[in-house]
Amino acid sequence: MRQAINNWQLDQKADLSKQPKPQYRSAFRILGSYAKPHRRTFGLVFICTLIAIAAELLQPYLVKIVIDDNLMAGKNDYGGLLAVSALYLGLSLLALLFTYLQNNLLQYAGQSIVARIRKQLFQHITGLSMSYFDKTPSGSLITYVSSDTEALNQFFNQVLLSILRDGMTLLFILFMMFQLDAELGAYCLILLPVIAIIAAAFRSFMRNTYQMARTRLSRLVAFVAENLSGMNLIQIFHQEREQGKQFKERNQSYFQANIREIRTNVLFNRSFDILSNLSIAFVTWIGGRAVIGETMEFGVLYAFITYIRQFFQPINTITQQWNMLQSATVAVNRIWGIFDLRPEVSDSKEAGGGDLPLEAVKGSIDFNRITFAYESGTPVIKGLDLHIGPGELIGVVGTTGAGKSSLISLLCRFYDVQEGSILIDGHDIRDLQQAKLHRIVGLVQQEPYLYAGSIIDNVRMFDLSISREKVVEACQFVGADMLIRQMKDGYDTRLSERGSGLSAGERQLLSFARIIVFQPRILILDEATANLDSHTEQLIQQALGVVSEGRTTIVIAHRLSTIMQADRILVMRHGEIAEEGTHEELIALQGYYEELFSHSQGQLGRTMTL
Ligand SMILES: Nc1ncnc2c1ncn2[C@@H]1O[C@H](COP(=O)(O)OP(=O)(O)OP(=O)(O)O)[C@@H](O)[C@H]1O
Repeated sequence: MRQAINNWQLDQKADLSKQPKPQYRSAFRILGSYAKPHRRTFGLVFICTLIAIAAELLQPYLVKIVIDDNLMAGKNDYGGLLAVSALYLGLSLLALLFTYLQNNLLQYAGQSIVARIRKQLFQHITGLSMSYFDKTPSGSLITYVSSDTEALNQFFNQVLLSILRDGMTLLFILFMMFQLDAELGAYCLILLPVIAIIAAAFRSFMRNTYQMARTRLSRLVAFVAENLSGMNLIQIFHQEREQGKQFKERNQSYFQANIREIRTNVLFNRSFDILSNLSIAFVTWIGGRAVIGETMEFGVLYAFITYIRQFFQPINTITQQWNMLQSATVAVNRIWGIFDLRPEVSDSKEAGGGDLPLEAVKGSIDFNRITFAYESGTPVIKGLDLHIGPGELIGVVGTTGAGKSSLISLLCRFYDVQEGSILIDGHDIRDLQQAKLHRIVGLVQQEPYLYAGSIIDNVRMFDLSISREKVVEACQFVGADMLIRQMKDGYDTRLSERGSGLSAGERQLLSFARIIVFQPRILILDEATANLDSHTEQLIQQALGVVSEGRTTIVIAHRLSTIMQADRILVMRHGEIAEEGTHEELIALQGYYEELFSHSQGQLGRTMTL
């Protein structure tokens, strides 16, 4: 929950309106390297486009031949007419076939590239250190993985297609115009600077409206994502109305940006239509006079007018793609900004731990005068010195914010210490491969995370090398077997995301079974029994008694009853160990622990009286 609120606050602070400047060269170089393996496909796409465009643009020329060489020449050749009509139809079918092929090939290559980038991005993000997730709003991460890769998708779907197809169409039309009548073609060339001026004038306006719409959409998505993850908080604090109001504001501002974008587009399209009609009128006037003066054939004028009609469409489409090209470039730059991030915690080159085979781990832990701060200057753990023997059961208690969970995060190497070192069996954990470390140290947290999938897969964490029998055994061990068997599909019952169909206690039982399956040498329970009812807690306590046998176990608990049997209890305060000893020793000490204990006894008494 704290993470959700943290993310929500970060999202609020994040200035989404600040769009990075697109860097076209690097973006194209990157996309080029991804496109390289598909160069044969792109070659085929080029050939298909060429054939499709040629087939399409030869059609007006065929009509010109019929008009000038048959009808106007007074031949009235029915056979010739039929042959040209058949050829016209044939060209249409050819254009259709090759457009289809071109589209499919380009989509296939484009989609493969985007799917590859999306997969690599997700893998890269999951490999980043916890400190990155502390600082990055989850809304931004969703944007990277969904919207930015979607922008790349559109690049291949629309931008590249348009540049290829419309660019080639434009060149082909110009060629045909000059073939038909060089003088009239030259007149039409005068139009190009006018078109360029209009397009340039609209470009920055369209870019602004487009970016505004995108920014507002990102805000809306981030807002919805955070609201969904913190829904229970919203309902508990009856914030539905307030959140609804905020949503309405964001929704309205996105609506307005969309309307503005649509208006700009309509204005741009209509300007082009006017320019197109003006050109047709101009060509009709000049060409018509030439036809009357018999310096031009009628068919040439017909073909010319048809080409000039088709001339504006590709220019319009290419200009429209500008925004998409820009946002794809920004997306590529942003995605590669993430790829450039190196995890703060990473396996060192020498990391191997080959000399620490899993089976030989005894489980001693040494925290050697460690200091750690999430934000430099404000250490949450200060010069802590703690040595835990193999197989010891350690209980950790302390005030809220004392640094208990941080200590565990350091042992799991979610973060690295700034001073001192942490050793397992004498090996600095920074010299161990993280994968190995996480097989040695097993962590059960207060909020167990379950994935969308079957119960069996959740317990064995999708590791198919772990047999069904082993999973069932682990579930029997923690007392979850009965419960699972009562479910509709037993062990194959599918859980929804985060296991939301189960109670907190049931989710916790499954996460206990998960830990048992993986048999870590060091077991950590961070407030793991806080959500359980007393019956389930008893089940877990019994299981824990057996699991912790011969295994180093650290139990963080607010409820003292959970850790009273520990070999040693640590009392933490302000990032330091304030008291240390067995339950009896600490009671005799008459310190903070004794105070906590008397308090809990008092509460127990009161509960019993009630
Ligand atoms: N990701 C984080 N980024 C910045 N500060 C953090 C982060 N996590 C914890 N802290 C801060 O570090 C300090 C120690 O937190 P920690 O969670 O270790 O305490 P704790 O003893 O486990 O508390 P609790 O019993 O409430 O779980 C607190 O002041 C907390 O606000």
